[in-house]
Formats: sequence, C-alpha cells, structure tokens
Amino acid sequence: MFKVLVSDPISDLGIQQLMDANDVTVDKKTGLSEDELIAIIGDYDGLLVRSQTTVTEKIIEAGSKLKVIGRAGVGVDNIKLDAATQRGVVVINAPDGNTITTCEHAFAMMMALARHIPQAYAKTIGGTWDRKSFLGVELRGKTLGVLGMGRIGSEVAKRAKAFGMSILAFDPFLTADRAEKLEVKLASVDDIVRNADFITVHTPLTPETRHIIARPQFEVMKKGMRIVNCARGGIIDELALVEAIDSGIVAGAAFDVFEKEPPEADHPFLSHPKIIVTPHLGASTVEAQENVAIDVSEQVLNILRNEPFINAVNIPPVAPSVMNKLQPYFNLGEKLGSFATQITDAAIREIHVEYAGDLSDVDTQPLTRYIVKGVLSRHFAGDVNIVNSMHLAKTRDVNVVVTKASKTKGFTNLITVTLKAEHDEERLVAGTLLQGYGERIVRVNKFPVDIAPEGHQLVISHNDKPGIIGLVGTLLGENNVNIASMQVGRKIVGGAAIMLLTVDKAVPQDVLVKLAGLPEINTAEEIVLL
Ligand SMILES: NC(=O)C1=CN([C@@H]2O[C@H](COP(=O)(O)OP(=O)(O)OC[C@H]3O[C@@H](n4cnc5c(N)ncnc54)[C@H](O)[C@@H]3O)[C@@H](O)[C@H]2O)C=CC1
Ligand SMILES: O=C(O)CCC(=O)C(=O)O
Repeated sequence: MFKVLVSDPISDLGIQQLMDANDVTVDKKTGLSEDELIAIIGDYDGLLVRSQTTVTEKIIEAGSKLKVIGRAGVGVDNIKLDAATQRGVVVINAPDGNTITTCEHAFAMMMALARHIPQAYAKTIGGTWDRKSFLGVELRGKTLGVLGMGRIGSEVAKRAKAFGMSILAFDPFLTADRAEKLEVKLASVDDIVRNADFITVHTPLTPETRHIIARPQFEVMKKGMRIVNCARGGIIDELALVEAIDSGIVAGAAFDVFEKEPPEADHPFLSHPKIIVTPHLGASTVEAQENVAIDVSEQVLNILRNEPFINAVNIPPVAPSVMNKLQPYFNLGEKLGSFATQITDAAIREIHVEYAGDLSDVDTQPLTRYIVKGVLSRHFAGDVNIVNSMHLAKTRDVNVVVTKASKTKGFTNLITVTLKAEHDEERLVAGTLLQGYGERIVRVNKFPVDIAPEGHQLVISHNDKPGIIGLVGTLLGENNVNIASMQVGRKIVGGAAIMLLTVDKAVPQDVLVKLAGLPEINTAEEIVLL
C-alpha cells in the first residue's frame, strides 16, 4: 500500500482519484513546519504540495521512501529540485491546469488598474462618494505589450484582441508564423517598452528575465503607461517601478507576485495609491485548483505504480543499458545546446543534431533530449527536463532533426548542434568527448576551436588583424576580468576570425559594449555554461 501526504490545501475533488485508489492511502496534514514534515515524511511514498510548503533538501533527505513529489501548479520554485534528483525522487507539476485562470487574473488586474476599482471600492465603503478622483482609461485602441508568449501570455493576447487592443509581443521562441496565427506583432523588448500603453509579463524568472524591466526601460516608456505582473516577482524591478510612478512616467501598476513573498509590511507597494496588489492569487480558482490537482494526482498514481508519466520536471526515464553508454555525453550535449542558443539571436525554428563516430550506431534519443533541454532551458518557466524537452520544442514549433554521419573529422565521437532561426540565421557548435581530456567544444560556426564547455566564455568575432588580441586583453585587464584561457580560430589569414576566452567571472554589460566597440571587432557576447 502506498502512502501519500497532502501538505497544502488542495481541492478534494482533484485528489479524489488518489483517495479512491485501493493501493493508496492519503493523509491530509496542512500547515506543518519543516521539522514536523521531517518527522513524518519517512512514512510516505508521495508528497503533494501547492505553493505554501517549501520542500527543502532536509525534507527530501528524510523522505527515505519518497518516490514522487507532485506540485499542483506550474512553478516548482518551492521544491529543491537538485536534492530530489539526487535522491531519485521524481518531481512532477501540472503546467496546463491553471493557464486560463491565471490569464483571467492578469486581465482582471489590468482592468482594475485601468478603472481604479480597488481604490474606488475602498473609498466608497469608507463612506466617501468620490466620483472625481477615479477617471480611468479604456483598453480599446490601446497597445498591449506582452513579454512571454507561452501558455498564459498567448491567452492574454487573445483576450486583449477581443477588447480591441493591438498587441506587441516578445518571446525568444515566437516565430513570425506563430505571431501571425495569434494576430500579434512581433516586437523587441525595446519596441514594447517604448510603445506600449500597457505591459504584462508572462515569463518565468530566469537570469535573462530578472529585472527585464528596470530603470533604463522605465526611462524610455510612454508617459502614462500601466504595468501588470502576474508571473513571478523580480521580473520587474520593484523599486525602479515605484520611482517611475512617482516621477509620473508610469500611471499605475498591478502586481500579484513579489520579489519576496509575502512582502514585508513596509514594502512600498502596500501603501502606494497607484499600485494594486493581490497575494499571489493568479491560480486561485475552483476550476484551476481542481484541474491541477486532477492532473497531478493522475501522474502521482502512474509514478507510484511504475506506469508511464508526463510532466516530470527532473527525472530522465532512461533504460540502464542505454544510460551507461550515453551518460558520459549528457553534460556535453546539454552544454552544446546551451552554447548554441546563447549565440543565436532570432527565434529558433530547427534544432539539428548530427552524431558521428562512436555515437552513430547508438540509440541517441536520450542524449538528444539533453541537447534540446540545453537549447530551451534558458527560455522556459524553469521546468525543462529531458522528459518534457521534446514536447516543449513541439509546442513552440521548433523542429528537432537528428542525423547520423560516418565522417568524424578525426574525432572518435562528434556531436554537432546547428540552430536554424528566423531571418536565415544559422549557428553551429560541435563538441567531442576526448579520452583523457574530457569534454571539448571543437567548432563554433565555421571556426575550429578547442575549449572546455564550462564557466563564463567570451565569444568575440573580429577581423584577423595584428594587435586585436592585445586590445582585448588590455581592456579586460583594465576592468579586472581575468582570462583563464584563450583560443583564436580563423579560416584564412586576414579574414573573419573568432576569439573564445574563458574568464573567471561574469563580464559586466558595459565591458561587453566596450569590447564590441574596439577596432576590427564585430561582436562580443558572453556565454554562461554553469
Ligand atoms: N500568479 C500565479 O499564481 C501564477 C503564475 N504563473 C507564472 O506565470 C509564468 C508563465 O507561465 P506559463 O505561461 O505557464 O509558462 P510557459 O513556459 O508556457 O511560458 C513562458 C514563456 O516565457 C518565454 N520567455 C522565456 N524567457 C523570456 C524572455 N527573456 N523574454 C520573453 N519571453 C521569455 C518562454 O519562451 C515561454 O514561451 C511563469 O512564471 C509561471 O510560474 C503561472 C501560474 C500561476
Ligand atoms: O499554487 C498557487 O496558487 C501558485 C500558482 C503558481 O504560481 C504557479 O503555478 O506557478
């Protein structure tokens, strides 16, 4: 008999199938402290949470029988994924069940913002009949900027169309075809920031999206614009937003999420007359809570019974024999995918993977999943894994093509990842596992190179002229960036060339700009492979 603990308030209807299963007993114990959970978790095979329970490493360690942790919702930020993976505990989520509900909340917030509903309500029930202070604006005819056109962002855009808004949308995976289908205009973050009357964000919180809207963006915004965040705290810089409202740039903001939840009592949003807030209620409807609980219960049952499952956030279902052969390549594959995506600017249409040498006669499917994970991870809601990476690529119209080649260009094994993107952009990275040397990147675009795929890399494209390396070294030295290793690749003397530098720490944005401004240098990008 399996035992499942439900440690957050989760819809009874949603977990009915778990409670009805004759091989499962369900205990509902909510509001437990970490210590209380640690004391009892050893009895359970499964744990079901929403967002209140923080599933720490200690809880996972104490869960000696634990096989699965189910998150009734999308974000798994409250679950220590590494610890679960290390202990072989499958973490699953329910990414689809609260999409519409969260979209509707974002829309409700946008409308409440446009018409000052919370402020007017408070005044009216306080006994003041004030019809002058709350002059609103219509949505009709306004431009809505949507950052993040995944499940929720796409639904918000559909509803905004029905309200007569025109939509500017940015998402690294939004292709021209999909934008056309969704009737939105593809735009850059800068276009959106400069032209939108309303902005709503629907991305995960990642290193790229953290403070994607901050002081420099507020400075160029349309005066009187309004901004909504029902995704994750931290995507919009909270303090810069308050400044932008106080200086008259932004007319108001509506937030469901905070950089720290719950926020401190003196958080500036909580007393600002132009900011409306809700306590992370995006997913809080009867329907969504039932949907996510049903989805997650079904998956928990499958995992406990050793049946196929989807939406696993962390665990690769790979047969041990295949695993043994491929495992040494998993990290290299993921890093190649990540490197390739970081040197690609336009929306990716195709991920082409070529396996050669030792890899040409193996079932490389699991490895391809790692490569696709590497390509997608920087752009999705934190939950890309080798179980769902192929599915996620498909949902974003990204074609994954795998070929095998007999030629290895002198290597015993070679993985070549080519990303084909909009506007005919094509980027290529190849890597190999060298006996005795480990993982190496051996080609970037048309240039042969030889670097370990790790840490902070600088990719500088330049013209092969004397003195360029010295200029780069001097500039980095002056800015206290230490170079650990350097590689220069070129096809012909005096032609286009590439410089790859491994540096000891992140390179500040202003240093990248200065690098790109040096003579004979075309571009300078930082690649992070941590
Ligand atoms: N307030 C709440 O209660 C809820 C909040 N959420 C949050 O809403 C967000 C969106 O959720 P979904 O739509 O389900 O996720 P999703 O994974 O379907 O969509 C996220 C989209 O963001 C895009 N993206 C990634 N980096 C980007 C960047 N730098 N700029 C622009 N777009 C970028 C991705 O390509 C992807 O299409 C997540 O952060 C999720 O955790 C989800 C449900 C409830
Ligand atoms: O369970 C909740 O209410 C939080 C939902 C959420 O933020 C998510 O699903 O990512």
